[in-house]
Order: sequence, then structure tokens, then C-alpha cells
Amino acid sequence: MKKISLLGATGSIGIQTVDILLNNQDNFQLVALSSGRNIEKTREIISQLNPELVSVQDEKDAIELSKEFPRTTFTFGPKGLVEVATHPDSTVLVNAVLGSVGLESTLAAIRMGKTIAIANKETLVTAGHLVMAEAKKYNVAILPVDSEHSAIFQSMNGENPKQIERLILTASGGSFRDKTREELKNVTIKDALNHPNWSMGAKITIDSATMMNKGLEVIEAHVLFGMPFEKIDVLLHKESIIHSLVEYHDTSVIAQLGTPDMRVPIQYALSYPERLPLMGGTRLDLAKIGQLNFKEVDFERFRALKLAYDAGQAGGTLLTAMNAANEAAVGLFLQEKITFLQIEEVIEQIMNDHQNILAPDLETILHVDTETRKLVESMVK
Ligand SMILES: NC(=O)C1=CN([C@@H]2O[C@H](COP(=O)(O)OP(=O)(O)OC[C@H]3O[C@@H](n4cnc5c(N)ncnc54)[C@H](OP(=O)(O)O)[C@@H]3O)[C@@H](O)[C@H]2O)C=CC1
Ligand SMILES: CC(=O)[C@@H](O)[C@H](O)COP(=O)(O)O
Ligand SMILES: [Mn+2]
Repeated sequence: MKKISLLGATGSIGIQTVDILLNNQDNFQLVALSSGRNIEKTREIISQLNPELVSVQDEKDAIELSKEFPRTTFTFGPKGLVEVATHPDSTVLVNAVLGSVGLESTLAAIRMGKTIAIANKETLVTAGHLVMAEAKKYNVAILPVDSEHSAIFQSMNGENPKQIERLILTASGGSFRDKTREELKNVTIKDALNHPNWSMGAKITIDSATMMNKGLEVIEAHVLFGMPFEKIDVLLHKESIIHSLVEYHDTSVIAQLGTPDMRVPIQYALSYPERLPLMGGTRLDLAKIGQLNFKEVDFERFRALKLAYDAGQAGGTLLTAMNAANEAAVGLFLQEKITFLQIEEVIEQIMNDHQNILAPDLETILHVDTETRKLVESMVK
């Protein structure tokens, strides 16, 4: 029985993780969870899985819930995320919280020796060097949940990593993949949230439309697999059936395929190195699909992806600044305070103005993150 802590239980990845836990109660037990402000969903999950510890974003909700569930301990805020991540009974942390707010709890869980199943890519982008150094020090496995990285991880299974020539991340192109830049000027939030293949949280769906999601994933791949940026490519593949590929030095290419369903990589990270049957999974029928499409990426069209490669190559706090600028700008877009194309304009301006600090410590990263968000807010006033 694996005992699990889950950050971000009420989100898109969190709810799918709960689904897996409910369907595999002989294998997994949820001991602690965090949520934000979706208290209705939090109640439902507590009733279903009876965790010992629950953290919510606001103190008033923790007080309210503790009256309703007297046998559960409640906590709140950033310290609550750390408490959930470091619950003494859990051996695995599923980090499905949104944004760089997941960084400190990830580091704390690593220091407690917990296996990390990580969906929270912003943590790896903003401070990948710290996360991987701590994981090495405490001999902790960081298992990818992001579909592309799970595909790469599965395609590397049993292979010699020194014989890898390059990693190829597939990209759907997002909601606006067939639009020109001119056509992007007047797109709406509703259009941007309409991803062709995946049903996901709002922030990642917008990231997918700007292709910053793929940029974050390029950096995530560099952090997780130690590949230089010149050996990480992005390939447009509009069907999201091939989840990513690994090319070896004998020219062989190994890929992982499947119908788009995030429960597959989530469950694999939980059951690794075993595989479990997927309850209600749809089998891939290639004959029915008939054909798969591929296209080269145009970096002029998808400028956010270029910005992410630039930040990755530079390293240091530029990564934190880029990530925080993106989180803040996407938030502003979702509040209708800036347009879709202004998201990348904001990120570019923040990156151009940033005084880069290489190999930053945690304090520096947290400072840059906070200051960048303030700067972005001031840019739209
Ligand atoms: N969705 C997907 O298919 C994929 C997601 N990812 C990554 O996984 C992560 C989660 O994505 P997704 O599930 O889509 O996001 P969602 O927005 O759907 O969910 C985010 C979760 O984090 C919680 N949360 C947000 N802000 C805070 C905060 N300040 N303090 C505490 N909790 C907070 C939310 O709580 P509440 O809702 O209760 O307020 C919710 O539980 C992201 O890093 C994303 O890039 C990666 C691959 C695929
Ligand atoms: C499901 C998942 O892993 C997302 O990150 C997905 O990759 C988004 O798709 P695109 O960014 O390729 O549109
Ligand atoms: Mn992905």
C-alpha cells in the first residue's frame, strides 16, 4: 500500500488523481491533501477518501471544515502546503498544485525522502537546479506526470541515457494553432480556453495556446533528463497521440502513444515501475485514426516558445522572471485586463529588463518571483 500526499486535489490533475485513488484502494491510500478555494469539491474528496490532514488556501475555510469533519485535521495557506507535502505517513507526494507556489513544499518533501510525482512544471522551471540537487542529495526519485515527460521517461526505460541523440516533444499547437498572428489580435478568453485535445485547468490551457506550455516543457525536460537545449526539439503534432519521442545514436526513435488521457501518466507515476489497468481507459485504434500529422514549429509565429528557449539557455533568475511574468500575465488575460498577444509582450519586456543572477539560492528565487509579479501588475495600471 503506497501512502499518498496530494497537492492541488481540486484541480484538473488533482481530480484525475483522486479518480485513480478511488479505483485502486488496495494499492493506494490518500493520507493528506491540499486544495485552494474550491471548498465544495474539497468536501466531496474528504468524504470519498477520508484523509488525515487537509490544507485549504484560507483560514476561514479551514475553521468551517473542521466543524464539519471533526476527525480530520485542517490547516491553511503556504505552510499548509508544506505540512501536507511532509505528512509523516506518506511516501509519495503528487504535486498537482498550480504555479511556483509549489516550490517550497516540493523541497520540503524531498528533504523528508518522499518520492515526488510532479505535474507542477512551474516549480521545475523556476528552480529546477535546486529541486534536482536536493533530489540527488536525499536520493529521491522525481517522476514526471506531464504527458510529454512521462512519454520520454517511458521511452528511456532500460536504455542507456548516454546513447540519446535528442528528445522530441510533441505539441498540439493549442487552441489557435491554425491562426496567423494577425488573427490572434482579437481572440477571446472563451476561444483560448477551447483546447482541441485536452481538458485542463485554465492557466495551462492558455499556456498551450501561446505555446509557453511547450516552452516550460522544454525547460522541464532539460531539468528532468539533463539534456542540453540544443538536443531538445519541438514537433507540431495536432492529434496528441504520440506524446513524445526519444532518438538514439543508432537513429532508432522510441515513442509512447495513447489516446489523450492524463490518467495514464498520473497512474504510471504512482504505480511505477509496475503498470495497472486503467479503469475506463480508451484503447488506441490507429486504423480508425488513419493518419497522424507533423509539422515544423515556426518560432516567429510561436514567440513564447522562443522566449522560453532563450531563458533556458541563459539560466539563472531569468527562468524565475519568465515564469512569474507568464503566470501573472496569464492571470491578467483571464481577468480581461490584457489581450492575448500582450501575454508574450509582457514576458518579453520583463526578460529584456531583467538583471540575471546565475545559480540563485531559494531566497533569491522567491524574491525575484514576488518582484516580477509586482512589476507585471504595475505595467497594466
Ligand atoms: N491539467 C492538465 O492536464 C495538466 C496539468 N499540468 C500541470 O499541473 C499543474 C496543475 O494544473 P491543473 O490541474 O490544470 O490546474 P488547475 O487550475 O485545474 O488546479 C490547480 C490546483 O491548485 C490549487 N491552487 C491554485 N492556487 C493555489 C494556491 N495559491 N494555494 C493552494 N492551492 C492552490 C487549486 O485549488 P482550487 O481549485 O481549490 O482553488 C487546484 O486544486 C500545473 O502546473 C500544470 O501546468 C501538467 C500537465 C497536464
Ligand atoms: C496534457 C499535457 O501534458 C499538456 O501539457 C498538454 O501537453 C498540452 O498540450 P499542448 O501544449 O501540446 O497543446
Ligand atoms: Mn504536457
